[in-house]
Amino acid sequence: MEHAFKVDLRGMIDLLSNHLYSDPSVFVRELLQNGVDAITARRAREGAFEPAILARLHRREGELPLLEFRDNGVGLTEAEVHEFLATIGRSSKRISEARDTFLGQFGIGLLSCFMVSGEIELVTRSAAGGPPVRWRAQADGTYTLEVLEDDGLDIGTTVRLRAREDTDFYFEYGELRDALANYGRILPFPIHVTDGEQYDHVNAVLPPWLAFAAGDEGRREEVLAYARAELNVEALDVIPLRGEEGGLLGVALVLPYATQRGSRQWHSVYLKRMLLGSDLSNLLPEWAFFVRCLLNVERLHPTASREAFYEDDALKAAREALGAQLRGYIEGLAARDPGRLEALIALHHLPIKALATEDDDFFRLLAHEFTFETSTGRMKLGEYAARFPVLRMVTNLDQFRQIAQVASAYGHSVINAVYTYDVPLLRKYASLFGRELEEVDAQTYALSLEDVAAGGLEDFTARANAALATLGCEVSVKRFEPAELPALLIVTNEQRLLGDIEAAREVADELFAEFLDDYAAEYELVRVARLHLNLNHPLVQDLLHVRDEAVFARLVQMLYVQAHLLGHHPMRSEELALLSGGLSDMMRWGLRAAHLGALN
Ligand SMILES: Nc1ncnc2c1ncn2[C@@H]1O[C@H](COP(=O)(O)OP(=O)(O)OP(=O)(O)O)[C@@H](O)[C@H]1O
Repeated sequence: MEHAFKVDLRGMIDLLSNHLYSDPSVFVRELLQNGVDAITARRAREGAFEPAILARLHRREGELPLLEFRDNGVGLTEAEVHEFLATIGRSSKRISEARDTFLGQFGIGLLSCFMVSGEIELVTRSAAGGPPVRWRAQADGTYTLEVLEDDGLDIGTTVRLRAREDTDFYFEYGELRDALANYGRILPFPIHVTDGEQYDHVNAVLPPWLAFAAGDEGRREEVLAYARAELNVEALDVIPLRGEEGGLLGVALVLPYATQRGSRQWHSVYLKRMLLGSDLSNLLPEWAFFVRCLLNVERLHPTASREAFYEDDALKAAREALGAQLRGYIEGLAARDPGRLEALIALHHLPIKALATEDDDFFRLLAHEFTFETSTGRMKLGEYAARFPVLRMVTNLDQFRQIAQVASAYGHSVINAVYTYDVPLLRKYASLFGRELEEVDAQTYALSLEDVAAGGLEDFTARANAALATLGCEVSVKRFEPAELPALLIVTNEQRLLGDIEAAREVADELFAEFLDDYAAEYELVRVARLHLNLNHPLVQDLLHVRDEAVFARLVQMLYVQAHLLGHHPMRSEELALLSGGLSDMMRWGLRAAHLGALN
């Protein structure tokens, strides 16, 4: 046996009116939408006429406020009231041939009025003829319908809502005016509001971005001024957005501050010129977080709450079209205004890089533009790749500093890849553009320096090692470029850590010092740092001939300290003591030499 569903009307109305929409103020939107649709329907039927929408507030002492919302649209006959108004889920618009021209389609919007009022009263007169009727609906799902005297009432519909104690707020003049302006700012029919004393035509002036988007590019400054005054956005630029897909028309304002990826962006999205909402992030590609959009769409499908779009093919196509235009803007910048593009990337670099690591197309677009610090200066990746066949990266800042000193002398340039996303970006670059990527570290890099044949230098090396014995540093003699660099100190990560621990130990209290000692013990085995003396340097060549052991030791120690400083290694107390002792000796020797010179 077949049974029909039963519907608990009270529950249904409660569900639709109180739980579908996120905010009671949407009743203004639903009223406005019905008024606009009714005018559209009357136009289709009669041709041109003077459309009008008026919201009139009555606020009297001792009474709850009353709103009368009037449109001079197509109206409803008695039969249509039963069929469309009083049948939940039935909409005249969905069954109309011109359904695409209407804003509504679900047949539930009017129920949102129950969020702010216990009763909906609607007086209407149809353009199709017949007497006017009054429909009064209660939130418990009952209604009455009364046929009125034909006393010359104009064609159109008036909805009357009386506020409840708790919804008074939505019936304040300023509140109502702002809500109407918010939803109806770009609607093509005049919308008026009054409370008897105050009066506003809320959409008297069209915002300039519409005309700009439609091709009037001369209004760019006006759009920027509008963004500043109305949206509080000091936009860096404005990008027109147009597209057949969905019938898109609007602008993207380039934000002047860095945004977090994934952070919700506020956009104003209008559907058939009526504001749909501001949290419509699914209309834009995920990476479009650096813009704020003002956008009208004609042919996308809203959800029943009208607070989002359906995720369908039309939305996908529109999103792609918008993405293509934002990409186009970035490409255009790269070609005609690289300075601006650089500033854009610098401002939004973290989210842009984050996205580039995941999205190959976006990466391709910007790959050559990413700027890195290299041992040959700050450089765009594209420029680096054009100059150096192998991408050499260092992932540790200390190592970068050590290698940077010698790399360029060998015609190399190393990329400082120590910041977030650097390594994945370089990997992607290498794989997408077929380049060799090599991770270098200071130790292996030092191995490539040319070893000097040990013959005859063992004694020299042993004496130099003795001079640095207390410092945990071994000496080797090599030849390398640049010849102006007398010595290169290479310290591995563990050794650096040990250095840091020792530096901390010197200022630590007893308990903490003990802890640091234990910690340091684990690294005892790798204590040796390496000082590479450069035999290409005249000073090192002269050093081979110094016989005075005290002078020899001092000179080696000073080379060590100098290499320490050049490599940006932290100075421990040992190095500081060497520096000060060494300087005193140098001064003493200098003075003595000067003195001897004077005597001669
Ligand atoms: N101001 C009006 N003038 C003429 N007809 C109206 C008016 N308001 C409502 N109606 C009729 O009542 C029906 C139901 O309206 P309701 O607002 O509940 O839903 P809808 O506008 O059809 O769809 P949606 O739920 O998407 O808003 C409409 O389809 C229309 O036929």
